Amino acid sequence: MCMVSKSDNILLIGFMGAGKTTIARALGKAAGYRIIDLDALIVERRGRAIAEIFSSEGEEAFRDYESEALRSLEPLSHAVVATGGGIIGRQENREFLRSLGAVVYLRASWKTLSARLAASDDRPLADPAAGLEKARQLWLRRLPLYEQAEIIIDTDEKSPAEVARAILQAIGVEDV
Ligand SMILES: Nc1ncnc2c1ncn2[C@@H]1O[C@H](COP(=O)(O)OP(=O)(O)O)[C@@H](O)[C@H]1O
Ligand SMILES: O=C(O)C1=C[C@@H](OP(=O)(O)O)[C@@H](O)[C@H](O)C1
Ligand SMILES: [Mg+2]
Repeated sequence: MCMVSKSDNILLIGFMGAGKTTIARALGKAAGYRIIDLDALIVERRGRAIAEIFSSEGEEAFRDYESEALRSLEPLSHAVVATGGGIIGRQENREFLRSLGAVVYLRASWKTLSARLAASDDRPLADPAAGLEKARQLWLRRLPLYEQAEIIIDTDEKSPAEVARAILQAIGVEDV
């Protein structure tokens, strides 16, 4: 088991719709961690929605903002961070995440992910109006990168509270 002290950080990774934003909130509240959502931080700092950044500046600009937002978190303590699904695309980000604390991959099946993505229209790389095949290909390409995480939690059959509990158990923090 990987033992992480309570003062360390938890970094949530996984594909769009896996529950990173939701679980960060549940975990933060349950365990008293500071809750940080990188997408929300980018939106706040840029003053525009993610979809607007993609459409007016392009994906590379968004990736630069994302890497910048990640780096700006340091020093960080006792926090749970919800990343965006594409953060693992850059090796520098993967290394930086590892340096911050326990990297936790929220794993979900394509069935679960696609049902969630079909019900939302605010993700430029998973637009249900255009069909989700491109998103499925992206998911397949990213899987090996997500699987580099030190902790993997299967989430399909779990409620957000159950996922939060499973994370605490996996990192060796007493349930609270
Ligand atoms: N464990 C879960 N069980 C049921 N629904 C979930 C679970 N985790 C997330 N959801 C739902 O799935 C959708 C996507 O979750 P979200 O937290 O935005 O994912 P992400 O940040 O990984 O893209 C939301 O509607 C959320 O309520
Ligand atoms: O996977 C991706 O490339 C993205 C995931 C999104 O975050 P969520 O994973 O929280 O949906 C957001 O960062 C942006 O739309 C790009
Ligand atoms: Mg999110």
